[in-house]
Amino acid sequence: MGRNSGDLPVDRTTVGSDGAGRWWRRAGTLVSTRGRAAETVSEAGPRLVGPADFSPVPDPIVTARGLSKVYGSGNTRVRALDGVDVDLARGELTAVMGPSGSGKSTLMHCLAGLDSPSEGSIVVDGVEISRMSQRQLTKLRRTRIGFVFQAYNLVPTLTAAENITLPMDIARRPVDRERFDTIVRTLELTDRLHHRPTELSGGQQQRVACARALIAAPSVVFADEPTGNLDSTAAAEVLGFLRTSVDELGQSVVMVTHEPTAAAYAHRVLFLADGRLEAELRDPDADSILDALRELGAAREERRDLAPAAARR
Ligand SMILES: Nc1ncnc2c1ncn2[C@@H]1O[C@H](COP(=O)(O)OP(=O)(O)OP(=O)(O)O)[C@@H](O)[C@H]1O
Repeated sequence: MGRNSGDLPVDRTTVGSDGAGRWWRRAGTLVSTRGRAAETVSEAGPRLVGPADFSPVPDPIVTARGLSKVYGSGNTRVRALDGVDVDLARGELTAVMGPSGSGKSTLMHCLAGLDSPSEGSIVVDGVEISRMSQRQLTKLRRTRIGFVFQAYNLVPTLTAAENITLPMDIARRPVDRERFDTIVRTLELTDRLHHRPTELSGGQQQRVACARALIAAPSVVFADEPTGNLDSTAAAEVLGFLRTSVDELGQSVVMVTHEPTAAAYAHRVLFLADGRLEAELRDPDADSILDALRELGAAREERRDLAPAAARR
């Protein structure tokens, strides 16, 4: 905290930088300082900060360093991730947001061992995974990682109970009955356990998928647009459960979402753009996330407008 000329407390919040100037949030409005002295006033509520000011994560469950992912070659070459450095906290719900094509799914797939990075390192719960063989990655995904996908991905011929215990059955591990009962009770699935997926609503199917992701007590659960197919009531139930799994079961969850109302369930929101981390927002609410999306979008527009001028110089 600094002081401005009016001696008000100053809360300077970096939201972006293009080398020509920095952007600051001022009473909810983004102000480009362009090398001028920053004019800032105090501000309450969640703070949007750039990567240089990310709050420290003392006990990360997932760490990525210098993470890049390039798809294709020649004319079809796409750099989906471009040098991402990030620590994701243990025992937190982290949301990842960003425009379409910004690299959210690629980041999640690399962190979850579903895809291999072109460069960089990834450590999940103390284990370096970026150079693992496919066989090792398969084992890692079975034992340490839970997944929730937008399309539920339940096995249609199995009952809800059988879908939930599937990861344990595949790994030939015994089901912890107490954990099973706790998860099923919390997700209000007790009277649906003998139904097949087609006999369940979308919300119930996604709650079964959440139970399946959590049954093996994985190090981390990755959820890719988990509420993308749900109405707002069913979405709130699933999101409430993901947050409860963190707060009450000590789970660590990483969720990609486009929805500010969904991201508001998170402890921390990370914003990606063009394969790079742009900013974070801690303890957000839906309004602060909407503000952040607007401000980051405006900053990107401004950067784009500046780019040709910079090239002419
Ligand atoms: N398998 C692939 N082959 C080639 N390019 C890919 C592949 N997967 C992703 N891409 C490209 O990488 C970039 C990032 O894609 P990604 O799916 O990670 O973005 P996203 O932020 O998840 O987008 P959305 O919100 O639309 O799902 C995009 O330009 C995309 O076209």
